Amino acid sequence: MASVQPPPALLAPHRPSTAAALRFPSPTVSPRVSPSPAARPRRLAVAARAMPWPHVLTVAGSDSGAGAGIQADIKACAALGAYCSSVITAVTAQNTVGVQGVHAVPEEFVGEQLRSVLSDMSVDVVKTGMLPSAGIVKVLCESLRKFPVKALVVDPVMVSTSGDTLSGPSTLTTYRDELFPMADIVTPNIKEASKLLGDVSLLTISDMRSAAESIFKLGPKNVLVKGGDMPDSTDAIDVFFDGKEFIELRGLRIKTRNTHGTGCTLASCIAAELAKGATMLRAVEAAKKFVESALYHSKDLVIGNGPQGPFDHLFSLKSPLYKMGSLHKFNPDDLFLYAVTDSGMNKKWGRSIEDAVKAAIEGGATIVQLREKDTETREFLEAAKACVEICRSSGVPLLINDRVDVALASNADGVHVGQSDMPAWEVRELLGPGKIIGVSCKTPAQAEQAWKDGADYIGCGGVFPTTTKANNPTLGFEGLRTVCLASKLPVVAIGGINAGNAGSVMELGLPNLKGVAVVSALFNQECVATETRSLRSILMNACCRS
Ligand SMILES: Cc1ncc(COP(=O)(O)OP(=O)(O)O)c(N)n1
Ligand SMILES: Cc1ncsc1CCOP(=O)(O)O
Ligand SMILES: [Mg+2]
Repeated sequence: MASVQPPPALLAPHRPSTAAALRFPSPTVSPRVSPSPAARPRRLAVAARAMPWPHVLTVAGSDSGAGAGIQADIKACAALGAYCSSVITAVTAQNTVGVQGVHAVPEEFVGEQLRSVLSDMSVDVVKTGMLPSAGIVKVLCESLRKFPVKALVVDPVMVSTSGDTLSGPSTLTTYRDELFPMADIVTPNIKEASKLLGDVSLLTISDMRSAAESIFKLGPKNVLVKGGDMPDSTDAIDVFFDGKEFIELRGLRIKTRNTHGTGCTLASCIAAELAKGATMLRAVEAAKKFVESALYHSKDLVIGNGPQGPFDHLFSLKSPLYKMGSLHKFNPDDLFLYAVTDSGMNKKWGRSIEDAVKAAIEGGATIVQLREKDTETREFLEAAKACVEICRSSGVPLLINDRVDVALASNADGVHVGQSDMPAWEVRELLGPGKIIGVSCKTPAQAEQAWKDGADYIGCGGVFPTTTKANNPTLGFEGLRTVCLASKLPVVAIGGINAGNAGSVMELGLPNLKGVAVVSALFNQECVATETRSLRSILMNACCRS
């Protein structure tokens, strides 16, 4: 398979509905009543411009319960803005209790479906699920040799989550010998990885690494061993291996019975992201985040009476807590220059919150927090909504201080809370996994709790004395060092930091310390953009030195 290159046309924000409209314009709009000439329906003016639609072909089995298989694949691709065609390899009778029956589709007819789609429809990525016989695996390999695609994602479905066998030993050999060498990524769970390697036992992360390495030797370009079934683990940890580096991808373990179809969905999301132009690691990260969010938003849904229910792939259509536009993985490097607003200071200098935020971004702030202690709720919300627009158009995350309600209503990227605010785990419950949560911590115990509660970063201070926050003990460099050394989360230093001392903070070179958060050094000044720019260059110089 060729390596996946982002097609330039797809690097722009992808709007599937617009793409669909351009490819399949409706010729005329039929009026219900005879309109006046001015209102007469016009032929839609459609630019004669080919608009590619990222295309995934899933080659998998049908799940009558629609939680997994072809049905999950189509929903996952649709949710991520990719078109999904489907070649059905088997029809299963299945529900939330288990698999009651399997009918494999004859090999020749699988071949015919493959020919129909691949010869005509410009498929970008092929994703495989249940391949019930060695013959079907061979037919697929032949078709892929004849009609090459940009990437092949192989989810080696062998046993359903309910424990039912979905493909036999001869299929296993053909997988290993013929399909894996063609794959860009193979995504076994622990049971499948164990089966592929002759029933070895996989009990630890180190076992998962060894398994990833052994599967890599069978020929795929990348391997993802999924640890969702790993006993006694609080996180959902997957191991990614690209032949050079092992990367542990950690996610929240969502407590829910609705996990049927997570494997199919993850692989389909990887395929959709690759079809949209993502690199492999980025595709895997985005896919993992999507599954985590979907499980979170579906955790209380009830369909069926069995032990494993389906989840809602299209949760973003109905959840007010989650909008796809704000789904991004938190990048700890964003903490580099954290601008925290103060309504009193901005009023004093005669500027609005919006103008203050624009100026901080212009000067190079990498993340913004609205800390509006004296602003009325209505005014705060309006400002927050405007700042969300400003920040999103610049790719700078926007957090709200203390007010989870304002963050939800404005669809901000997250919330920062302190030790006397709402506990971080409650904030996580309300915001879901896609949002950023910061917690103020002065001790290692508080830092440990913030990590357990599902926070993304901690703010540690006051490092120096400050008049911006009353009754706030000063920790000094030693206090900051103690917290940074203990923290499992990235840290941003705060309190009395300005152009005169910011360099000395970064030059400490403390582990986990990612940047500084400042209020008065930016906002209690005449020109916010200038102050931000000069603080940024001081930080950059200090980082080069340390
Ligand atoms: C980045 C960052 N760190 C610490 C704080 C302080 O939060 P908190 O302790 O809740 O105090 P208030 O800001 O609410 O007065 C922060 N806001 N940001
Ligand atoms: C909010 C906060 N939390 C700890 S110190 C502080 C105030 C920081 O303000 P300044 O940057 O003006 O010292
Ligand atoms: Mg607070």
